[in-house]
Amino acid sequence: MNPITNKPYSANCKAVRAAAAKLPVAQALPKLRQTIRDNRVTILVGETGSGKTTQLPQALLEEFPHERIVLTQNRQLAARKVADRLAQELDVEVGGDIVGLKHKGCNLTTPATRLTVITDGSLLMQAKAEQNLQSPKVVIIDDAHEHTAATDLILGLLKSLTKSLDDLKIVIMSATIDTDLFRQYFEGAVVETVSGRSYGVEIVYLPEPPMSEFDALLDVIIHVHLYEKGGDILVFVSGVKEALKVINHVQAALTGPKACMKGDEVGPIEIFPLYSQLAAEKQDTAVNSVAPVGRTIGKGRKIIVATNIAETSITLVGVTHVIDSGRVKVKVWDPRSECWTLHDLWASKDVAAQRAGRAGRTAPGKAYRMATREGFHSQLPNRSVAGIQVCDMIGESLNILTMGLNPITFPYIVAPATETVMTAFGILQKLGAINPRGELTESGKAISGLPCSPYNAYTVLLSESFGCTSQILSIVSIIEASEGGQVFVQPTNEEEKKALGKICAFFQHPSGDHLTLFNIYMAYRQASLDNKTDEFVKENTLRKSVLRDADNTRSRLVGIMFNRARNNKGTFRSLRDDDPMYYVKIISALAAGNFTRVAKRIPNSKTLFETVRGGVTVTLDHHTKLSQSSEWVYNELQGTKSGKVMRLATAIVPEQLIKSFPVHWIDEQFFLPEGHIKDALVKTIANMTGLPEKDVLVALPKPTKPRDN
Ligand SMILES: Nc1ncnc2c1ncn2[C@@H]1O[C@H](COP(=O)(O)OP(=O)(O)OP(=O)(O)O)[C@@H](O)[C@H]1O
Repeated sequence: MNPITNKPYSANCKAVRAAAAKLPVAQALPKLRQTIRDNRVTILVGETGSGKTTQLPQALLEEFPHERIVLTQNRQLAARKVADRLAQELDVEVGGDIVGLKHKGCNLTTPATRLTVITDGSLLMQAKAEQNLQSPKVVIIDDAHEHTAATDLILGLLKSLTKSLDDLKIVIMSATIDTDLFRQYFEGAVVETVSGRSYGVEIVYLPEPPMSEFDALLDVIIHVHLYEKGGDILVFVSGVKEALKVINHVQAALTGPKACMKGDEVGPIEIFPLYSQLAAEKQDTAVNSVAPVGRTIGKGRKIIVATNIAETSITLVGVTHVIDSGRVKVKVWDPRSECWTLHDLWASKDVAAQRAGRAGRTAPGKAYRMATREGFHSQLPNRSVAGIQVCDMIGESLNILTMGLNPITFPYIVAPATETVMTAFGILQKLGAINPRGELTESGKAISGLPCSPYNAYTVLLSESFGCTSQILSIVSIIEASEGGQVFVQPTNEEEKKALGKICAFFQHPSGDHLTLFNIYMAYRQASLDNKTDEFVKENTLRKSVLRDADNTRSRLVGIMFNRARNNKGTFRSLRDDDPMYYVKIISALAAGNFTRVAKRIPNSKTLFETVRGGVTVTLDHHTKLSQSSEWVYNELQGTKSGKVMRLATAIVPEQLIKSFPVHWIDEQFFLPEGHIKDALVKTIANMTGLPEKDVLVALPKPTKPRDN
């Protein structure tokens, strides 16, 4: 009898449960239940595949029969798969009163759901909304070793709650956790260890350092497919581009005209990419599809080429071989230039252990590392850098403040750099989100309540006074969903590149990237009204999942902004199509929202601009097409190998820039150092006011104090 549902188990469920009962963690469950009941914080360390994620939450459902439990996951795919597996083992459906699932854009819970699998980001949003985490009684943080910024903020919140919420139970789980760090952090925490895993994993290193890491990776994939017995192959690479490149080369080597051995000689292959920007259905296809069957020699092989999306928590049934490139992409914020840079780095040993742990889950496995044994131990850092140490702390500080805590005194498990927090405070103050005392303002609360970045949220709020909220919501939504404008499917050859060039030119708006994205999104919405989204997306090689995400984000934003208007805190207005100032108003609203991210062309330069804040030299992205006469732009910066690039840039004439936020720009020219930016601002203000240039500084009102909303 199922004690959770009070019904007999189905036959399928019985088989799954019988297998689960043999997992290493099963023996330890009675003791774990007792430890968790008797202590506030329990740290559970057990090898990958030992059964922590799938077994412990079920045991706690029995141990705390009337309480709510949440289980965090760091990625949506893992959350979906873990919820599916838990529901399967409990013989229920996801979305009922027993097992729920929550992540951005998905809420499959009922008011009575007992166990919710939730992404760390969504749990943080919930904590913000509730001001704390009072509703669940047991919070299980899975894969805490990853130190995502969201997980670390939840840990800080939990640490501060342990003092006031007596009956809150916290469980921290991982295979590769730094137990000392966590034990010191949660005073009195009890550490429980479970040894053993489902099946063994043999680790294989390269015999000598490779001449080319990419060629070595291809060689190993092909070698494993041709000569190794066993099941499917899971390859880890650092990013989407790398995954597509590997897929192209493996396909050419095994199935192309120059393939050494083909099809039935070696067993057919089916090869799938797996990364977070891929639509959920495509991710599920990669995970669930079964290896193809060859005509003469039976089973072929499935190869999944994944980013770190498949690194933790999930079980990919059939995978016996992991091939790990040893690389990761890490987005690092530089508070001085206020710029993100994507670095391709060696992964940590932690990451390598997690990746290897994806083999040996449903059968014995092998994990190949693209380094020699010595290289692996000497080159790879032991642990990954915590997310909080490489993020910009702008949204994070706002989240902490919204939870009623202080970003300076917050009990971080790993502290961010002071300079980063100070820069974030400066930016939040400029956006009017905090006052000079560092306290959250009314407008800060509104910014924090919108499901987008603080800059975009600020722009949305400002759009009310430009009468273009509806249009700005569309632009912000597509920017958020596309992580800064990645709307097209990556071309894989010259022909596709050319075709994409033509498509881009078709949607191009002369003002720049924001309105180009707006054109694309509006055309998609029209296609959606005509029931032609599939054709539209295919013809224009657009990423459908991004456009659907944009719809999702927009609906949520529309709901919030309508409520705001109804409560008389704002106005929801849409520009009429025949408004003669249609684009001027949109561009002005965007310029007002991005006033801290403006750059001016360096005199006589074709490609170089200088940022107003910080005086950083930057170039236009090669996608951005602006006329040579565009002097001023607002943008988002990204560091690349060849320097700092403006990822999304839109041109604005200086008069419009000043009109969009006069208080700021009139203040700004007092403080700017001598140079072309100050000269141009003074000249424009003189033209606009009729004052002689020499009088602009003295005749205009003295700078206003920073706003204290
Ligand atoms: N969807 C699934 N299909 C088949 N077997 C599964 C599935 N999910 C889990 N299992 C089995 O249960 C075992 C334990 O999985 P579980 O995720 O609970 O381990 P874990 O200790 O949390 O691992 P990790 O530290 O890697 O997250 C797996 O090794 C596998 O044998």
